[in-house]
Amino acid sequence: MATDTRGLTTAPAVSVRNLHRSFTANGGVLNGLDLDIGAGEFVALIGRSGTGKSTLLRALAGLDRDVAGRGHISVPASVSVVFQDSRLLPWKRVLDNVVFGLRGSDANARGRQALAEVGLAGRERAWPFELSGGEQQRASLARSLVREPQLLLADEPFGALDALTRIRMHALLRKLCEAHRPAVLLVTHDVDEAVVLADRVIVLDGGVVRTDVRVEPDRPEAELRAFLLTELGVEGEGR
Ligand SMILES: Nc1ncnc2c1ncn2[C@@H]1O[C@H](COP(=O)(O)OP(=O)(O)OP(=O)(O)O)[C@@H](O)[C@H]1O
Repeated sequence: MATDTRGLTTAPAVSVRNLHRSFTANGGVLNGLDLDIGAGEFVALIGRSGTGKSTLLRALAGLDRDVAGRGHISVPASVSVVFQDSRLLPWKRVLDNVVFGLRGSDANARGRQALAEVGLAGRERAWPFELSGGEQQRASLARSLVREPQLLLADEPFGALDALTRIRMHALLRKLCEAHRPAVLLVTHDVDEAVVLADRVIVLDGGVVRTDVRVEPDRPEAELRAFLLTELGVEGEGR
């Protein structure tokens, strides 16, 4: 159970129990995974390539129909997903992408507001191809947040961006999450990204949570980073 700012116990936004998923008869990708994410909590998920991070995220996003009955998953009613590529519809202008499927007479106003929040005011009528990669990811974040999700799932959202743009996007994502307070599950290969952004970092290994560590403000970042690299089995690298 998570605690809110007043120290009261709140129900988790995400609850996963004994989740199993396999794609072949030879072995499982997820092998009885348990995970809770508190309301408004930012969790980063790291792990070696092929350990099932995207498989877990797809299951939480409801994108994996075959996962039904292989464990228990509880997620909030409103879930948004961002991927490494922005998945903007190329034939729609930026604002139309952001408000696509949104109901209500104030949809366009909300879309404009969301675009302003991500730093894209004035680009409402641009086509996606006219935006840089970083700007496309900003638009993708606006499209997610305009729906005020209780859970934001992000699968390597900054993986294709250059280092400087990534740093800018980290600051933006933190600001947006502080303003909107969704629970977040961020899949990343980047230990630094995990440590900078998250309240908690989880290492997936063997289809279960191997490590679950809170990012304490008074713990030196370098020490936590070194610990996580050890947990990932890349001991000695990058120190
Ligand atoms: N739809 C699918 N059909 C068959 N195998 C799959 C499918 N989806 C995932 N897998 C397999 O499941 C394993 C875990 O994949 P997944 O994409 O979840 O890993 P990951 O931890 O996200 O990896 P990466 O860090 O490289 O993105 C891999 O061996 C992958 O080939």
